[in-house]
Amino acid sequence: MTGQGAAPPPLRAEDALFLDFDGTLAGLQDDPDTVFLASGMDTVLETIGDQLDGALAILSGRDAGDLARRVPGGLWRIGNHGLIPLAPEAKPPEARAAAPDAVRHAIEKISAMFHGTRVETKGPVLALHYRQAPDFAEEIGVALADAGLSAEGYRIQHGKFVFEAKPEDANKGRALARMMQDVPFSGRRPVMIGDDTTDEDAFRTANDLGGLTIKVGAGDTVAQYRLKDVEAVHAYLKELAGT
Ligand SMILES: O=P(O)(O)OC[C@H]1O[C@H](O[C@H]2O[C@H](CO)[C@@H](O)[C@H](O)[C@H]2O)[C@H](O)[C@@H](O)[C@@H]1O
Repeated sequence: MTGQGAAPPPLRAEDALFLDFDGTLAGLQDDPDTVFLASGMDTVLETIGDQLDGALAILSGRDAGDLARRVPGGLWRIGNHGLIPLAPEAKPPEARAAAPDAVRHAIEKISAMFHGTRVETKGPVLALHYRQAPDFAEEIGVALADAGLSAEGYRIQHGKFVFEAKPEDANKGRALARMMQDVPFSGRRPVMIGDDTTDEDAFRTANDLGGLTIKVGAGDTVAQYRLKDVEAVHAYLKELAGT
């Protein structure tokens, strides 16, 4: 049975697997710099990648260079909510587009209004983190909605203790659709595992493509199946890898 709480079935050899990083492969922490894969998970991911003939990608909101420091270089790594795909062994670009000045100034001004928040710059994507100032969530959301960023082609996406200002194309659903058009992903069934709002975009696309979608943790979702937490994701992947 598919449904909001059902455990996912095992993958098939002809699947294409897309994995979110924070909150899915690694637990959330106060400081994003301290988050790494648990011991042994790099081998698990590489093994599954081989089983799927390379059709495994880490699909993350992190900057591609940041992501590349945290997951095996032999895998596909797609950073910046899908804007920057890195093929196996590819190096992150040294330069990438920046957000328009108007967007940057607006986000920095709003962050300065709320003590404890900070801005993370990821090329054209800007994240306003408020994990250290959770009581301001609603006010920050209102300030961002009033900032007129849509005039710059930007939209705000609310994630876990973070508001992300993203151009239209920074979207995991679009990224998944693009990846599914080329080898080694094309012709396979997409499988997406993720925990946050940005992953819901990828769930929608994977569902539309006849894929399998797995939400990690509690909360509303369009995903068909659910795993309880990061540990359950690890157990699921280890079983697939046979380790
Ligand atoms: O798409 P993901 O791989 O899940 O990345 C989403 C965001 O992850 C990071 O922020 C989140 O994780 C942090 C570390 O656990 C946590 O402190 C923060 O509150 C979370 O929002 C990362 O910093 C962002 O750039 C990513 O977009």
